[in-house]
Amino acid sequence: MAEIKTKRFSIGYALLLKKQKSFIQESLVNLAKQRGIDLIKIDTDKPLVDQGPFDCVLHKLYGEEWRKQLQEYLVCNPSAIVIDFPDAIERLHNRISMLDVVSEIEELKDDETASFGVPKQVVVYEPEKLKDAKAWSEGLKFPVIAKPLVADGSAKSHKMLLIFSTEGFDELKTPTVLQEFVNHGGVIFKVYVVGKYVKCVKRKSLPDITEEKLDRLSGSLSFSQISNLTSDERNDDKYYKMMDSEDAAMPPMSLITNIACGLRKAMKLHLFNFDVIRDTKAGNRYLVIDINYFPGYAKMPGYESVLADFFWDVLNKKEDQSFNCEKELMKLVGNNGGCGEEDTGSPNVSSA
Ligand SMILES: Nc1ncnc2c1ncn2[C@@H]1O[C@H](COP(=O)(O)OP(=O)(O)OP(=O)(O)O)[C@@H](O)[C@H]1O
Ligand SMILES: O=P(O)(O)O[C@H]1[C@H](OP(=O)(O)O)[C@@H](OP(=O)(O)O)[C@@H](O)[C@@H](O)[C@@H]1OP(=O)(O)O
Ligand SMILES: [Mg+2]
Ligand SMILES: [Mg+2]
Repeated sequence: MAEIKTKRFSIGYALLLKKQKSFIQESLVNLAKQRGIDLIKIDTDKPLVDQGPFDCVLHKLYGEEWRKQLQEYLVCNPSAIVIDFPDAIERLHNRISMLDVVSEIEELKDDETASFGVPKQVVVYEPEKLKDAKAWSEGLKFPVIAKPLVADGSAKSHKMLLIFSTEGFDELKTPTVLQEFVNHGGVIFKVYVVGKYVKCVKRKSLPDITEEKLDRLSGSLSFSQISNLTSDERNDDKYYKMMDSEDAAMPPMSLITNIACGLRKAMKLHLFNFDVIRDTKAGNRYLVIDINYFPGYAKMPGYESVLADFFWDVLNKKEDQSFNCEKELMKLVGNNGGCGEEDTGSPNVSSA
């Protein structure tokens, strides 16, 4: 009997060691393999064009050098797919452009049961401006959270200051984003997006700060990656009190799916998560406070099958085709990239 050969696909991944450890688990590798997909580590010490060929490149690396390597790779491998395009990821490296995209999907706001937006925020570039409260404080009330403008994945970019009074600005470094702290019942919702798949989970967050508490507080308090800490670590924190968040109601799934879908299309990204809080004062108002590229999916229940399904859809062209538009762009930009061969003109390259 003739053997039926099914096509195998390969995905090259370029991830920092920390990400490789959390994401590339044996369970994911095996499940992908069963679906005919081999996950292969890219050696970042060697040129990307000399490796593969891969049907798809999955990555969370930044910088001009890496962008060039991806461009060159696409020039040499026109049918390859890159998840995701560096220019699209780039807007998430700045906490202003990151949240600007939420206003770009405003037309989705008309959910009858709930509304969404972002907290009030300003960006301050000059340290002198911090002394002059008027220069930035328009419309902002204490407490505020100071977040580094740059969100590039470095430990520094996760260092936040909760500021209760003007003295709190003394230790602050610019450029910084000052964002109004919104009481939200100590619960944050993390929404993981993998292509068209959306999963919302609950995490513990900073506790509410009542007016009375604020009267007794001054200066600032620093913290980092609160929603990523283990409960033991949180118990040790002198500020953080354990609260029972088990009972907190989930946001309406229709709203969450709407935002996720809107963001995915507006940002042209397929792998990201966003943090949402529910404004305690408004009840049915939800605020997006953070968007992260290629987050910690391994923390998502059943992440292996979600990711394996996504890879299969991408490789079998079942996912939306915006990758391809981006590829056209990259090819046009990178046409002079050169891969040691004469460009014979791929049928996929747009002549426009
Ligand atoms: N405007 C806000 N009001 C109330 N709490 C907030 C606000 N912004 C941030 N927080 C709290 O601070 C935490 C860290 O903020 P944010 O998510 O912006 O930082 P991050 O370092 O980018 O986080 P991540 O680890 O998810 O990338 C949030 O998880 C939430 O608990
Ligand atoms: O550390 P984890 O794998 O859990 O993932 C975290 C991820 O770290 P990594 O990409 O360096 O691994 C962070 O990315 P950078 O901003 O630092 O680039 C950010 O996306 C967090 O939000 C993720 O946690 P989650 O939001 O999913 O809880
Ligand atoms: Mg966050
Ligand atoms: Mg973040």
